[in-house]
Amino acid sequence: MGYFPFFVDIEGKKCLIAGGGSVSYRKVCVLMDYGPEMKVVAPRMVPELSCLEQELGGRLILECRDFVESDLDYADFVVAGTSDEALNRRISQLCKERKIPVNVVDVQEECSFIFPALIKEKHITVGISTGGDSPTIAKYLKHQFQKAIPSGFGELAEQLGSYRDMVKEKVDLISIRTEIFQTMVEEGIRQGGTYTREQAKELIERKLREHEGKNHTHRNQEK
Ligand SMILES: C[C@@]1(CC(=O)O)C2=NC(=C\c3[nH]c(c(CCC(=O)O)c3CC(=O)O)Cc3[nH]c(c(CC(=O)O)c3CCC(=O)O)/C=C3\N/C(=C\2)[C@@H](CCC(=O)O)[C@]3(C)CC(=O)O)/[C@H]1CCC(=O)O
Ligand SMILES: NC(=O)c1ccc[n+]([C@@H]2O[C@H](COP(=O)([O-])OP(=O)(O)OC[C@H]3O[C@@H](n4cnc5c(N)ncnc54)[C@H](O)[C@@H]3O)[C@@H](O)[C@H]2O)c1
Repeated sequence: MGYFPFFVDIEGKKCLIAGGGSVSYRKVCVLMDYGPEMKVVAPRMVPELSCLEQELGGRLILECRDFVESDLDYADFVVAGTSDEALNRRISQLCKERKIPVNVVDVQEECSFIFPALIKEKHITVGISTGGDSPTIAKYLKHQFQKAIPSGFGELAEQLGSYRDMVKEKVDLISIRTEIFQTMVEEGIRQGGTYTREQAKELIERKLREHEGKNHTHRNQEK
């Protein structure tokens, strides 16, 4: 049936990661760009995790010990990536009982959420899943789609995002707003991924004038 891609805000949410090997390190690397607080619990950690702990300050905590059930009290969501399969299964069961979202790395039937292959350009995120059929296809498609996203697109999206309130404030009609946003994107792409606030202001004025002009003609024709 496939998996539905809810896009979830995990900034400031608490992620517990059981296991501190290369697989857990990979998960920490993809998650860290989305701002959660992470705690890794494992008797042995790969050195890369210790480096990241320094880099991320309090956002990544490493605890060198075995997983204990009370670790789940901390967690908004969990990644189980230990080398102990039975433990991973138990963590999955405990999470499901407590309704905590859980990913058991590479064991689909024990996951309540799975990881997609990810493209991230600032706030633009593309997540690709094959519903578990072929992670290799997900990875392949990621490389294809990466080529299709013009560089600087994340920057352009961020700029346009910062004009949204201004457009909503000045323009009441949704149909004109849509036209404005559409034009901003087209011109932003033409200008190589940038659109200034000045240009946005001019565009708003122009579109409002055009609309006013149309209404005027329309009213005259009715007379
Ligand atoms: C996308 C990605 C994200 C990530 O891991 O962050 C991801 N797997 C990736 C790579 C990858 N994983 C595996 C291979 C070896 C080739 C192969 O087996 O096909 C490769 C390819 C490689 O490494 O080149 C092995 C594997 N994976 C799973 C199983 C279990 C099974 O098949 O039952 C087995 C067999 C284990 C065994 O043999 O026992 C299961 C899952 N892997 C998922 C995600 C979820 C489904 C995603 C989807 O819907 O497509 C799911 C269900 C659960 C989860 O882990 O979340 C990441 C690409 C990252 C990137 O490059 O962007
Ligand atoms: N590395 C891969 O590419 C890969 C591919 C497919 C599947 N896997 C599977 O994913 C899992 C993790 O892989 P890895 O390469 O990170 O393994 P790893 O052996 O490097 O790391 C395993 C981690 O689990 C921790 N651990 C063991 N018992 C624990 C416990 N009781 N509580 C907390 N932590 C505990 C270890 O201290 C270690 O940090 C393994 O089950 C592996 O078979 C790995």
